[in-house]
Amino acid sequence: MSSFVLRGVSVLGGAPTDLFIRDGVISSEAPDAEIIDAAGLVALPGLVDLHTHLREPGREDAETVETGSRAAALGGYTAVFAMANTSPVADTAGVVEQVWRLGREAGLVDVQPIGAVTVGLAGKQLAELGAMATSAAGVRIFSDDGFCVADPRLMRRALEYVKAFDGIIAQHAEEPRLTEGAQMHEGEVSTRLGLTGWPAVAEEAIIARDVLLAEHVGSRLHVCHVSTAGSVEVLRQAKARGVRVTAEVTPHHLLLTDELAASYDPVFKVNPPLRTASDVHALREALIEGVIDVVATDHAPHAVEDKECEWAYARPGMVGLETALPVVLSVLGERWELIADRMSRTPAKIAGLTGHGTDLAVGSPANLTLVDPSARRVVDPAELASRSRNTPYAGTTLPGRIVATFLRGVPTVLDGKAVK
Ligand SMILES: NC(=O)N[C@@H](CC(=O)O)C(=O)O
Repeated sequence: MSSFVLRGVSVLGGAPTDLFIRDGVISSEAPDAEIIDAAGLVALPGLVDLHTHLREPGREDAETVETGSRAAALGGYTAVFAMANTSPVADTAGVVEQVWRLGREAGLVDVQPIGAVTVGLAGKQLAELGAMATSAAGVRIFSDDGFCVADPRLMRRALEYVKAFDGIIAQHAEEPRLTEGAQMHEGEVSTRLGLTGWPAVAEEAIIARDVLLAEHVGSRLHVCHVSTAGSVEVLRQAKARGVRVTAEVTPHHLLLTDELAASYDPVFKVNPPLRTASDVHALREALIEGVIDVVATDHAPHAVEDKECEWAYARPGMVGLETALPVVLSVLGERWELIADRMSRTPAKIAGLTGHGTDLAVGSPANLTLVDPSARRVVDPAELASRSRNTPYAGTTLPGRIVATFLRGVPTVLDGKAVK
């Protein structure tokens, strides 16, 4: 196995130093190491994404475990959690093991499958949570993402069930009766455009219900893609009471607003929808404060025919793995400790994922990424490694370039290019 020395690197924004990688771990020395000139580059623990759609099995035309893993590595990630809304749905030990094995074969990031909460994401009957937990994939997080577990009794049962193995239910918070026919955020812009609205309260009502359920049964709830200022307030109160709840926000909800829907370009159609500038402001503050624990991409690749059509017929979702860190840098600035915490340390901790999100001390597994904060990049969809092109940032200049990524000491990205 090769050794590397990252010469003159700044670890988490600290003074320039040499970082040695040997036998897959951070080391105090590495004789005969390959030298990487890392002057001006910042080393972060490899990013960990709690919310990625890899589309395999079923929609390999939009993404595969391998292409999504490559996009992740290029974005600075060393671990991603793959959502269960595949076809077939990841609701059995067989499917989660398949995804897990495909991830190992690709060998670019650690792919951790998320299991479905209900059979077929249909919201009627609990899936085989225990069998997925004890499978080779060792599933800890369960989600019907794309759909809300709307039935409160089923949600309660799921929360109770996963307590046995310290599992987590990750909820897509959307009261379905309040979002029937919804096309975008319900507000001034939807009224102007004449599009059916997705009201903020549809998210907030489910989060409020679920924090009470989680508190009642003493279990762990994680809230996917929080998008409104009101949700932040519900979470703030729940956390103050000691409820075991964590939450994520996507890069796009930290940057973009519902005004973009006025273009009628379906690239801006996403679930939950882009909200108002005051929601964006509240989400940023909540992330800095820690009321929202982590940034998760909700990388949602879609084939051309599902996106390049009329707004009403387009699928919701945006690709995000390759632009997440640049977007977060543009929002937070070079607050490296905060970025490492919200994009690596805390997601790894929530998921109980060892070896990721470390402080890069001697002896830690060498899961890390090198960023050039001075570089600027104009996003070109044609250059994305993802099999899909539905980025909302085409033509936008974003700060920061991911120069290299290492997975257990093996480079997956060098000179900004995927190694394999
Ligand atoms: N986030 C999205 O807009 N889309 C997700 C599922 C979903 O949450 O609707 C997808 O799988 O495409």
